[in-house]
Amino acid sequence: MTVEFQTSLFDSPDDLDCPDGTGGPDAALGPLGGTVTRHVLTRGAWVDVRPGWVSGSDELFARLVTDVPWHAERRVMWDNEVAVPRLLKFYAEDEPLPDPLLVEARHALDRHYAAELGERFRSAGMCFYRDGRDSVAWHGDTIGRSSTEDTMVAILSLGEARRLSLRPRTGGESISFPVGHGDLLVMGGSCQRTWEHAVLKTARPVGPRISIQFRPYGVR
Ligand SMILES: O=C(O)CCC(=O)C(=O)O
Ligand SMILES: [Fe+2]
Repeated sequence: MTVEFQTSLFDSPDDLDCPDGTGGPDAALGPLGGTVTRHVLTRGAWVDVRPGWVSGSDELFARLVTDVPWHAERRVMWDNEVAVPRLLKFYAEDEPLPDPLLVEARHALDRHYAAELGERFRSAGMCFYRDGRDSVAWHGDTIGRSSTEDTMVAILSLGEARRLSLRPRTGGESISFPVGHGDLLVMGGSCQRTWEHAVLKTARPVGPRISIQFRPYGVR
C-alpha cells in the first residue's frame, strides 16, 4: 500500500542543525537514566514518560512512512465488517526491524528496564494514524501473558502529537498523556489488565503520527 504523505517537519528548529554537513539531520537517542518520570496509577499500574527521547527524527518518520509495508485491516463488529481506523504492521519476535534506530531504541529499553522487567523487549507493533479520524479504541494489550502477568509496553511516538488516554477498568476518571514527536511512554506493572488505554479521535486538524510499541515475548 502506498501512503500519501506530505513532507512536514515536526522537529523543533534546534534539532535541525547539521554541523557535520553529512546531508541532513538524523535521529539520535537521548539517555534514559535520570530522564524518565514515573506516574504511579492505582492497582499496581504505572506509566513512565520521557519526552523528546529521540531527536532529529523527521527523516526517520519519513523513512518509516515509505518503508514500512503498512496495511489496512477490517474487523467484524456487531455483525458488520468495519475498517480498522489506522494502518498497521506487526514485527514479530526476531523479524528484522525497518530501521537501525529502532534496533538501537530497543537495546536502550532493554538496558534501562533489564532489572525491573527481567526479560527483553522482542516484538514491535506499529500503527500509522493518518489524521485525527484515525484512533485506537479503549483496550488493554491483553492477548497473551499480559492478561495475567505484570509486564511492560514501551511506545515510541513520532510525528503529530496525540494524547494517550488511560482509564481504570473498575471505572473512574480517565487521564491522558501527550505523546509527541520523539517521546517515549512506557505502560508498566498491571497497566494492561487493570487499566485500559486509547488514542481517541480528534476533530482538530492533525497530521500523521506513527506509534511503535515494543513488547516482550508473548505479550500483545
Ligand atoms: O498509538 C499508540 O501509541 C497506542 C497503540 C496501542 O495501544 C496498541 O496498538 O495496542
Ligand atoms: Fe494498546
